[in-house]
Amino acid sequence: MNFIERPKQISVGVLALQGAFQEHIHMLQSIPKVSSILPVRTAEQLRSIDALIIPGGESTTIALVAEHSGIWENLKEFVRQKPTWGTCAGMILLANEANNTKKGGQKLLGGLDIKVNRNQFGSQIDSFESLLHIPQITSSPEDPFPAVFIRAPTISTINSLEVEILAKLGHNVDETDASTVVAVKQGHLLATSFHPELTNDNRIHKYFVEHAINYIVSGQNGKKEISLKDGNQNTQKPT
Ligand SMILES: NC(=O)CC[C@H](N)C(=O)O
Repeated sequence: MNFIERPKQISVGVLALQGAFQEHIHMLQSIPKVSSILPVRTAEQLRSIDALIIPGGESTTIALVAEHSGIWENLKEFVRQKPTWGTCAGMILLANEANNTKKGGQKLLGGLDIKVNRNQFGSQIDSFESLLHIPQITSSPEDPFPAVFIRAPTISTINSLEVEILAKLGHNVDETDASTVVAVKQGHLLATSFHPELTNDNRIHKYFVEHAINYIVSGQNGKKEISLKDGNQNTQKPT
C-alpha cells in the first residue's frame, strides 16, 4: 500500500485571464499552508500547481480568452483531476450545464453535476451581501460568513448524490428564496456563487486549501475516472 505523506504546504494557482484574480492572490497570501501562489495563464504554469482557483468575472470572456490562448483543454483536464474552486463566474465554468447563456451557447469546463442559472439576481446594481452560516466553515450561526453576490448565478438543479450542499441563501432575494443553494462541493471540486475574495474573511480560502491537502493525501490527486459510487477508488495500481 502506498502512503502519501501529508504535505505541509501546497502551491495554489489562480486563473488570471480576466476577473477578480488579484483579490484571490491577495487572500491566499494570508494562509500559511500555501507555499506559492501563481497567476496562471499557460499550460506550463497549470502543470506546476497543486490546486486552482477560477475567479469571478465574466464566464463567457474567461472561456473565450482561455480558448484563444490555447489553455482551454489543459484546464478541462486539470479540473477533472485536481482540486479546483470556482467563485461566481468560476462556478459557472465548473458546472456541467448553465441557463441564460448567450446565443450560440457557452463553453463550460464542467465537472460539477449541477445546473446553474446565470445572473439570477439581476445586474450589477442588484449586488448584495448576505450573512451565511456554512456549517463546515463557520463555527456557529452567530459567526456567519459575509457573502458578497455580484451578478451571481444560483444552482437550479443538482444532478448527483455526490454533490454536497455547503450553503443556502439566508433570506429571500427577489424571486430567489432562502433555500437557494449558493455553495457546493463534489469530490475535489468546490464552488461558491459569491465572492469570498472581496471580504476580509479568509475562512473559505483556508477551507479550500485544507480540502485540497486532504484530497492529495487521500491519493486521488491526478488519478482520473475515480468513481466513489462503485467503491473502486482503492484499486489503482501503486505507481
Ligand atoms: N461576479 C461574477 O463572477 C459574475 C458572473 C457573470 N454574471 C457571468 O455570467 O459570468
